[in-house]
Amino acid sequence: MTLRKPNLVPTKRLPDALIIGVKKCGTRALLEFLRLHPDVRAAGSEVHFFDKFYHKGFEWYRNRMPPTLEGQITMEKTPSYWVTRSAPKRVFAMNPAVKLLAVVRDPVTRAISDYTQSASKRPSLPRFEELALMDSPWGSVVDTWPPVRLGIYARPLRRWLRRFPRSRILIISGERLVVDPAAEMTRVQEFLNLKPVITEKHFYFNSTKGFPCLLKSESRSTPHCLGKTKGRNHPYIDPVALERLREFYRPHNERFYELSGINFGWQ
Ligand SMILES: Nc1ncnc2c1ncn2[C@@H]1O[C@H](COP(=O)(O)OS(=O)(=O)O)[C@@H](OP(=O)(O)O)[C@H]1O
Repeated sequence: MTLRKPNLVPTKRLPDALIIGVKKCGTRALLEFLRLHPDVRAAGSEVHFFDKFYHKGFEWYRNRMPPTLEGQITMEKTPSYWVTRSAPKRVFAMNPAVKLLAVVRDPVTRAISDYTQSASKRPSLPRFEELALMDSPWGSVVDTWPPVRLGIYARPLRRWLRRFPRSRILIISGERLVVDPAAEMTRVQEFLNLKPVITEKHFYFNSTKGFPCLLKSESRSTPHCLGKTKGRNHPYIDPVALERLREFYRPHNERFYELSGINFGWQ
């Protein structure tokens, strides 16, 4: 009888789990939190394989991954996979048993976050209200404007559910990831069949940043917050415009709650 030796040489492997979206909902925070786990190894930057670089092939993709030991999970996050029409089919072709994680957030706040990011690169950008709504006094919502369109979560979820069972997709609340990161990470670790290593001991609320930050080292004495591009100050938005957007999203949110089986309670 020959005993199979455990593989002790770190090897690059295709991902076992993917954070597929949604842009500006907390995907970086989720990945950084997961990286605290000794059994998780993740590509540092977004790989964009299933949207931009699919033609390069799976070997190229595998080479972008960090080396792992047997038993460790390989991951990456690219939020644009969520809305890439061909991504579900391509991800399924890589591994039909892959686990998928999606972070969602109130689509109104998400749209403002998306806009704030663009405005930080282009200070001459018109006001949010002018881009999100038809002529004043704030008429109908411009649902073709990407920051608005991306908040219609039901459509992409339906596409992913055509390829993957609901049980293979974990939908995480971006709001809860801020308010109670440890509780949300318990769900994530369960979903990934990981030992519950990440706990409330790893987090502290940094009141200057206004977000939870990490205590990383063994002694947990080294605090670490996400960079300046995460947790930007949002501009003031006219309350009438906000209400228009809320009305617009209401039926879309209802469809998303039905499809996901979770009521996120966005107003
Ligand atoms: N712990 C912690 N620290 C900082 N920021 C946090 C955290 N948890 C969630 N968030 C929220 O993450 C938002 C950015 O989302 P993403 O990382 O998905 O953005 S991106 O799509 O990768 O650009 C970012 O959006 P903005 O607040 O608009 O900057 C944050 O609200």
